[in-house]
Amino acid sequence: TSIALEHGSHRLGKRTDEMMQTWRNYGLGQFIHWGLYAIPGGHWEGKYYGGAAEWIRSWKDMPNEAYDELYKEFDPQNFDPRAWAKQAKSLGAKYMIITTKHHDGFCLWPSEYTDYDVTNSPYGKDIIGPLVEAYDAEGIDVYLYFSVMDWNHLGYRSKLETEEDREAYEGFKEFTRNQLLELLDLYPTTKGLWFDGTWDAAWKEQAAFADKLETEMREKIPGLIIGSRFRPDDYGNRHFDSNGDLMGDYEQGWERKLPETFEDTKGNDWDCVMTVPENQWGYHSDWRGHVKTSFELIEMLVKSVSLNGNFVMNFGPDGQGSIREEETKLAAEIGDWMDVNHEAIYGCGYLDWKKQDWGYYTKNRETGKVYMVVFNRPLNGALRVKTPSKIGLEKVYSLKEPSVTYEPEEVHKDEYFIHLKESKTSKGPVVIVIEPTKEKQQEGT
Ligand SMILES: C[C@@H]1N[C@@H](c2cn(-c3ccccc3)nn2)[C@H](O)[C@@H]1O
Repeated sequence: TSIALEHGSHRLGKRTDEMMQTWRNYGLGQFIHWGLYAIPGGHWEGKYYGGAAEWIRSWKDMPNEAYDELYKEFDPQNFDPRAWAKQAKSLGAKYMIITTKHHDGFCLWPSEYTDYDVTNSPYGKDIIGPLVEAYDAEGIDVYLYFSVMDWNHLGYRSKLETEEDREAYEGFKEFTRNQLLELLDLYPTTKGLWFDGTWDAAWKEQAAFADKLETEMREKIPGLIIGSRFRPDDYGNRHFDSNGDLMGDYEQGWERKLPETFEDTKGNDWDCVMTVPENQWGYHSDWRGHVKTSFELIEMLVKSVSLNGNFVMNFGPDGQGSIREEETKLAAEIGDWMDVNHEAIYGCGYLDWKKQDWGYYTKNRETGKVYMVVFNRPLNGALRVKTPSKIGLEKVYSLKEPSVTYEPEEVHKDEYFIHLKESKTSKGPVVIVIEPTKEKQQEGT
């Protein structure tokens, strides 16, 4: 029996409209975390901050007042939105998510509702507008990241304990609604909102308010895409309501982690947002610990697509508005691989053939073509493929050299070996294409 909810999930199953289909077919996105935190870049008064750079305000060694003054230094003379968009194009990103306001409350757009925004910095101009324009011009859809949690706003509360808290929070809720409707008015080509900072107890009491606001936003831009991280249900549950049904249009639970199996995804749409270092979203000038290679990031991308998800790789531009060289190098390496193999990513998703050790299957939703993305080449080069019965492997070739065809060797019923011919030196994974044919149903079999 299900629990009666007024503000739970409002839709069972996936959205099937055009805008959601477009979202579902992106495969690869670019996250951009940019703001005042890029100025200190993980250091303060010569001390190294070991946390996430965009959280430096919460560091005991950095006084809040000192952080809150940083807007007086924001003057990114190297900011070149067209260069960022061009780089994203060569990376092969189909959408981009930009931080309009992170937890610190500093707004990268000229907001009517606060003075804590770019217009009051030395830079003095809108950042979001030129980015939207530049990315739209490259044919890359723009989504707006918005943190509900706002350390700068006097009405913000993480929990509501006193009558004063509740009064102050009402003002904060109105401010939040005003800013969101303002963003949709200023940037009407945005395709969706990526919410963050919604885990506070105070926010989890706002089921009715959030539900009404989400409806208002969807009315303002029909088809707007909003994930599971925005609103709480009647009992404060997020991502999945008290009946276990998905809130919003896709699951936003995969932050710096990936599902392992299709069951982990519960059959929903989802995205994975991923940092290049272990845990830095905003610019940190001294990356420590493991920094992912393009090979690892491509594997995460392919794994995401193979499980019906989108993979969103994070970039953290520095305080002057430059993309750092490590990210530029990764964008080029991943872009080179995507130039050859994007057919296995764009418009592709889960294929229910039995997962094998050599890598991942993706299937093109339109053509039905099957892609074997090979990360672990068997020492004997023999890739095992188990197909459902009655599927023939007539046409098999590699995306890198389509003219080189493969003759699958049937070793058991519906089980084949495909003997790799690819040179061992290929930098990224090899992609083998199977154009499966439905064998004629033999009578009586
Ligand atoms: C998308 C990412 N979400 C923000 C975040 C993550 N977290 C967090 C806080 C406690 C536990 C786990 C995650 N807090 N803020 C990061 O700052 C970045 O914006």
